[in-house]
Amino acid sequence: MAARLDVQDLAFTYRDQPVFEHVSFDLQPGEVVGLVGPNGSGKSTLLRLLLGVLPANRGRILLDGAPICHLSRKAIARHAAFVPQDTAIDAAFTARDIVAMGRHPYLGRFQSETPDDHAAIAWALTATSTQALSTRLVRELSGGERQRVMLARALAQQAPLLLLDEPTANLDIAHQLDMLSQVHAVVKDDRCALIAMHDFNLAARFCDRMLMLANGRLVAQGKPEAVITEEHLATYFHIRAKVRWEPDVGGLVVLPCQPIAHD
Ligand SMILES: Nc1ncnc2c1ncn2[C@@H]1O[C@H](COP(=O)(O)OP(=O)(O)OP(=O)(O)O)[C@@H](O)[C@H]1O
Repeated sequence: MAARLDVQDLAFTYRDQPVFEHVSFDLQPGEVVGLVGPNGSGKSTLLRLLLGVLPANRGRILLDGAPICHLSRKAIARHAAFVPQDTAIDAAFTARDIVAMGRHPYLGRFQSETPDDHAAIAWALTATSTQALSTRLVRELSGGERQRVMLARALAQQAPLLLLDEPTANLDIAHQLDMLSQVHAVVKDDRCALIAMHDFNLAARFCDRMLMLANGRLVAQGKPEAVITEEHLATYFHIRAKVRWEPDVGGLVVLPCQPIAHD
């Protein structure tokens, strides 16, 4: 299974509220792609469409060449793993229980974990430095600890496509860098990741390409320096900002200056 995603002319409407239309892009093996856009522009909605949780009104989503609408939930889960924005869990699951859920797409209903499953879970706990949390109840973890456990669950799923919805939102700066470095490291040559995020500096530093959703359209896509521009930030985010290329830190530095008053 390769990490190929093709999105063609996608449109989605919640009841009578259009979210976006004419959204087309692809993801190739080895790519980390950032998805940015103002609040409510449809980033989470797009990720849910890519997971087959919501049905598109128009357009096609191809996972490794197969239309998503022809795939079962389990087949989609073997292609795509998700790290949600909201990680609150009420039930009495340990962190290891949650990570083990990443193996469900590979297990029959009453089948117990195989040595391969144990190995995948152990690897995911190590890759996310969450071994020390494994016996703790997830509902007693901090938001940032829970987010790392959710990344571990997604990694245990060993899907070629990783979809992450603001995975660094609850993390301190060291863990933000850590999480995005881990995503980069696991993507390597044979997987790809799409990450919805609000931090332009982090996005530009860790993403090979970026997509910008705004006003119901994909208004820009390409290298970070082509997407995160002063003009796009003014037009679509309504802020005046200074955007600088800083070779020393290997990325763009975005300094928001002031909001632009709405008419
Ligand atoms: N279940 C729902 N029913 C109706 N409308 C919804 C539903 N979920 C989201 N919306 C609306 O769809 C639009 C897109 O929401 P979405 O959560 O995808 O945006 P987002 O870009 O992820 O936002 P944020 O940056 O705030 O997380 C918003 O206007 C939102 O109010």
